[in-house]
Amino acid sequence: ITKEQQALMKIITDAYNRHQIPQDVAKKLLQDQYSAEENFLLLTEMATSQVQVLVEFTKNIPGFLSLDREDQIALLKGSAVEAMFLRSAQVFSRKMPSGHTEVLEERIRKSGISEEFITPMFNFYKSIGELHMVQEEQALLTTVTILTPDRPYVKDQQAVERLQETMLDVLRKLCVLQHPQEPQYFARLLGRLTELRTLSHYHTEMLVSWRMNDHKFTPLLCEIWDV
Ligand SMILES: Nc1ccc(C(=O)O[C@H]2C[C@H]3CC[C@@H]2C3)cc1
Repeated sequence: ITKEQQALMKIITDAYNRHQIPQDVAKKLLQDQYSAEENFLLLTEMATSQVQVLVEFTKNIPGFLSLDREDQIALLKGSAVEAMFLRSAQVFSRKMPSGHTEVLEERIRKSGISEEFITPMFNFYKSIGELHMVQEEQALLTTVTILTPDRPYVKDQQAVERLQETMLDVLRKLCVLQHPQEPQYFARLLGRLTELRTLSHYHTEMLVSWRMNDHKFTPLLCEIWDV
């Protein structure tokens, strides 16, 4: 890993750690009661704050703000679900004080999300947890997801591809350093991104079914997911 790659990794990891979910949202998970409506409202608040955190984090990705403005929006809208699931998987599998995880799992299960979506979601959380990613890998994997060139409406895909390749190069080297006994670790990480794309299809159905039952979203969620 070169000096500039180390600098790049530090910027991204610091930004990733700086923009965390506000503690008050995490605290509420334990307090409020357990009705399906209450759980849904909590998830709405959680998803909204995760999108806010995503936007702030993305602005700190070196080179992102020099992309075409409309492409920046297209990348954010195109990656929001995947970035959110990556972050909630990481929060879920590690950051949560013990006991919180069970409460959060219970609330998610009792919030009007259909069972067919719950299973793949928790399988994904488990598969991320099993990777035992270090925080630099988490931050870089999220960055690679955001910088996916073939999102809808991206005009200058080359520019995004160049940025993504830079990040992939750092991530690949980091994986070799962090997991010397597992040469295929980098490939496993990228395999998770494929699993993420499947989840985001389920997520769209989840949003539609919530909307059909007249559940309220926040303006930010409506805007980022065109609902
Ligand atoms: N009004 C909404 C409430 C929650 C979501 C959402 O994506 O929730 C995410 C947070 C975690 C639980 C379900 C997913 C992962 C979207 C719209």
